[in-house]
Amino acid sequence: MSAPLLSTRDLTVQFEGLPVLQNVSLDIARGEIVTVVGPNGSGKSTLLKALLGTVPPESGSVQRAPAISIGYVPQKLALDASLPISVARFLSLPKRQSAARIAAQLDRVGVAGLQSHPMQGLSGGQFQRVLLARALLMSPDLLILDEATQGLDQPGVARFYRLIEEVRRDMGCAVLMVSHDLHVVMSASDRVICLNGHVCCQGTPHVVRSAPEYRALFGLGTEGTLALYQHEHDHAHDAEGTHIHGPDCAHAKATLEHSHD
Ligand SMILES: Nc1ncnc2c1ncn2[C@@H]1O[C@H](COP(=O)(O)OP(=O)(O)OP(=O)(O)O)[C@@H](O)[C@H]1O
Repeated sequence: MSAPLLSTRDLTVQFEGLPVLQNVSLDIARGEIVTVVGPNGSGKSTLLKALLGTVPPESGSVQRAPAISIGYVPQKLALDASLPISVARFLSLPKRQSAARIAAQLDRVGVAGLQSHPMQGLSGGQFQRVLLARALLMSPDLLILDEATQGLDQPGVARFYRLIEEVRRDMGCAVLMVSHDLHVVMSASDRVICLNGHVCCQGTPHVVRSAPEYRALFGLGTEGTLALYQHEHDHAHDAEGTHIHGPDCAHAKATLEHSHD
């Protein structure tokens, strides 16, 4: 097997003396799609920042493949409303890009022809696709997406997931995406990692094909892009969310599982 693109070993990150990530070990292989799920405040964005090298670990390590190119789509990006900037200019920062490359990536992400549009005038969905185009201009080995489907309705999520699948197929990049939706994930995920300060559990998503109750839950038109992730914890958490090893996993499962009725 080839060396992973990116790995962490016993990664621990603290803010003001409080641990946010504890002993997180994971590997991302070339071409793999990994979804990290976790409740709000569970350390998902912090994990991504540690992987990108913008947050230093307290202990443990992050290893990146030599010369790895990472494309990052942030959760939020605040642009100064008083300084209008066109889509083409935005995509040429910080590195100048040719008009042909910009046109090709805008076309790929489904917003062809927006070059001269002001960034401040884009809809939420268009803005997010332009952020994706910017990440793809890096020709990434690894595409990192932080809550990229936030604010989209379910058909919008399904369309976005289909786009990510196409990007992976065409560019061959690995994809790491984080989501605070604990249960509904991209069905093309090779692996789902559940994070709550530490790695709670990991596994493959359960692709739901025919059960009518799941179809009702996912709605029509998602074309199999969404799947459920079944949590299989081997430990519980106390009221503060602290990790307790032991046989009593029922509580953790109960708090993480939805009922589908
Ligand atoms: N720069 C910082 N300084 C101090 N505390 C921070 C900092 N960044 C994050 N935290 C804290 O670390 C914890 C984890 O935050 P993080 O943003 O990584 O969680 P998350 O899982 O991405 O949450 P969400 O789903 O709400 O985006 C939170 O309690 C947050 O307040």
